[in-house]
Amino acid sequence: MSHEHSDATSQSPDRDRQGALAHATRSKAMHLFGHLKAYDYGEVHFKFDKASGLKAIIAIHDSRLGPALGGCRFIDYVNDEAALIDALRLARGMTYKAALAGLAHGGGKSVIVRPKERFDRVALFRAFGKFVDDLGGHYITAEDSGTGLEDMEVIRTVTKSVTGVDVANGGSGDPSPFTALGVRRGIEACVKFKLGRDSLAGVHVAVQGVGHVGYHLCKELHAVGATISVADVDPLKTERAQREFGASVVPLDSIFEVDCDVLAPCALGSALNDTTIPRLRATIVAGAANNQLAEPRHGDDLYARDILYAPDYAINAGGLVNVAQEVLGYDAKKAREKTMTIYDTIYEIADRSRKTDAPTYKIADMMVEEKLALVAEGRS
Ligand SMILES: NC(=O)c1ccc[n+]([C@@H]2O[C@H](COP(=O)([O-])OP(=O)(O)OC[C@H]3O[C@@H](n4cnc5c(N)ncnc54)[C@H](O)[C@@H]3O)[C@@H](O)[C@H]2O)c1
Repeated sequence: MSHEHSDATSQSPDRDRQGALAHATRSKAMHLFGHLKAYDYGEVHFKFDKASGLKAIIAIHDSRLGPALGGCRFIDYVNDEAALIDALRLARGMTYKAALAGLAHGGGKSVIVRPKERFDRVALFRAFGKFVDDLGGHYITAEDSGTGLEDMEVIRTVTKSVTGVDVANGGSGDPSPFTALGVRRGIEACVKFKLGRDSLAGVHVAVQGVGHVGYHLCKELHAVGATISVADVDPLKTERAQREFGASVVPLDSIFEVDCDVLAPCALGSALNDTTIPRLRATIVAGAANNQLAEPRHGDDLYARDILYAPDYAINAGGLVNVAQEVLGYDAKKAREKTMTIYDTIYEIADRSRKTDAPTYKIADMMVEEKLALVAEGRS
């Protein structure tokens, strides 16, 4: 009896511990799959490599159109959950961007949690490359925040499933000129649709942010005779745009109030929000920045004000088109031709928006969902 009792008492706390652990594990698992459900997944792969300290996540949102393509982020995350959510969110965006650009790719994204302790960058990226390779071509990686050409070159030593490698090794180089070309084509489509004009000559475009893409966009616009205003936190960049393209420089916050035809946000996300939208004088918003709408409802606000908004992931896909060409065997001419078709995509979005009386950001999503549904039915 005493033995039974002792058994019972020794088991009881153990059972409690296991129960608590099971509960915690269960609730974690619920949480994990809750995130996957919220983002419509898909599959997620995790890797911990003890030797290099690699902690990486590869999120594959959708691969119905082809292997998932998307960059690898290498940044600090407050915790693992934040890293997972970032990967899920970004990979989902890649599905939409690739599908709308007509690419035979699904959406993927990877994140490497930046180690807190000292680490060997080459060993870390080699381990990551092996992780990518283990997926057998199901996911193709590329540069993103915190990663660069050298990292892609390391990854290339262990897998073929990588893009953004050195031009000397068949890489596609800087994506920014292609992104800018696509934005220029998108602006042309908007100007044709909204203003009935076939050319950008004399059309006034206010460019917020003249970094990599903004600079090349100004170059494109200048070449076709547009009038340009620019704002950037870096005066050297605005001075360069002024010098090379005759751009007028305006104070940072005034860019939203420029009396122009087109506002082209090419800086950070959330440029279109409750504060900026009421101040807009442009009738078109078409730029390169990702996540331009602070919230989806801001797309409704623009629509209600009769401002034609070119959905960000539709107009800024030129860089992705260029990288996707690298997967096939890099050919700049083909990448350029494909990027030029962004005109048709943006025009179709504007047209359907008018015909169905729905904001453009919803039309773009709808067009992607239609494409994916066709593949699901085996009709594409
Ligand atoms: N590089 C690409 O090919 C590519 C592709 C798709 C989307 N995008 C998106 O386009 C945007 C620009 O990309 P990038 O590669 O040119 O980045 P970048 O960092 O080279 O340029 C951004 C520029 O914006 C400026 N800036 C920052 N805050 C500003 C503010 N408040 N007002 C005015 N200017 C400000 C910066 O000084 C910088 O010059 C980003 O949102 C990026 O995610 C880029």
